[in-house]
Amino acid sequence: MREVFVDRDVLSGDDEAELAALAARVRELAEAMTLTKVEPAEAASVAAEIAALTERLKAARRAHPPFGTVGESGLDRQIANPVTGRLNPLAPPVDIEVSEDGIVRAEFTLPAVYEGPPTFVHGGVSAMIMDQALGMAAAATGTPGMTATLETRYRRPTPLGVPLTVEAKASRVEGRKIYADGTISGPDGRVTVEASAMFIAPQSAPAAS
Ligand SMILES: CCCCCCCCCC(=O)SCCNC(=O)CCNC(=O)[C@H](O)C(C)(C)COP(=O)(O)OP(=O)(O)OC[C@H]1O[C@@H](n2cnc3c(N)ncnc32)[C@H](O)[C@@H]1OP(=O)(O)O
Repeated sequence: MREVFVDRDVLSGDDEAELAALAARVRELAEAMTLTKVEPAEAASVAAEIAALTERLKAARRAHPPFGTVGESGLDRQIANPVTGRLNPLAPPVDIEVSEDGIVRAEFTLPAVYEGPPTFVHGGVSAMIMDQALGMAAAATGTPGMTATLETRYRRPTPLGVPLTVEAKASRVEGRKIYADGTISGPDGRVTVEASAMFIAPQSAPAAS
């Protein structure tokens, strides 16, 4: 299945910007849908309009999500990634930066669509964000890998709707194994989630099945 990695459309800046703007509108739609109090008849009417819009997009469907042009770090090509991808309406998105010393950092805010316990972030969502941040920290060593283990320690509830910070850094590389640690913190600076992961650099491009 190597072709799933090489046979991708690579978008120009303009194409990417327009699709990112569309994804942002779909994110707003999801949030509005989650919180709406409209009556059933109005919900049905809106559903019919959205179905028509979905058909318009499906009229020009790709086999796989596109890639962006290679960025400075080479880490930001997956523009439809579910954590960082500006083209993925399921992504918050978390705009992760990697510093020259390998520290991964992002500030982000999670709206109500990510609710787990009332008013707090779903633990699986926190784990997904940690997986991405830790994976990028691992890749910053020069040896990107697949997540082999991911341990999350939920120290206190992570609040929705306020600025959060994710930070991660690789601690060591042992052969094909890369170890990384990170945290999510609330606006008061207190850590809500700690995570540690081990990534393994595949010997060849991973198969999809
Ligand atoms: C590039 C931009 C940044 C991208 C960021 C991405 C972040 C998101 C990353 C992901 O979410 S990846 C998706 C979730 N992970 C997976 O789907 C991984 C599925 N598993 C695999 O593909 C393979 O099992 C794996 C590549 C992890 C390892 O397969 P290998 O065939 O290379 O391992 P091998 O059997 O040769 O074992 C090598 C060593 O690793 C150890 N090992 C393998 N899998 C392990 C595991 N799961 N846990 C602990 N140890 C493991 C194994 O015991 C052995 O240890 P020793 O060398 O000490 O003997």
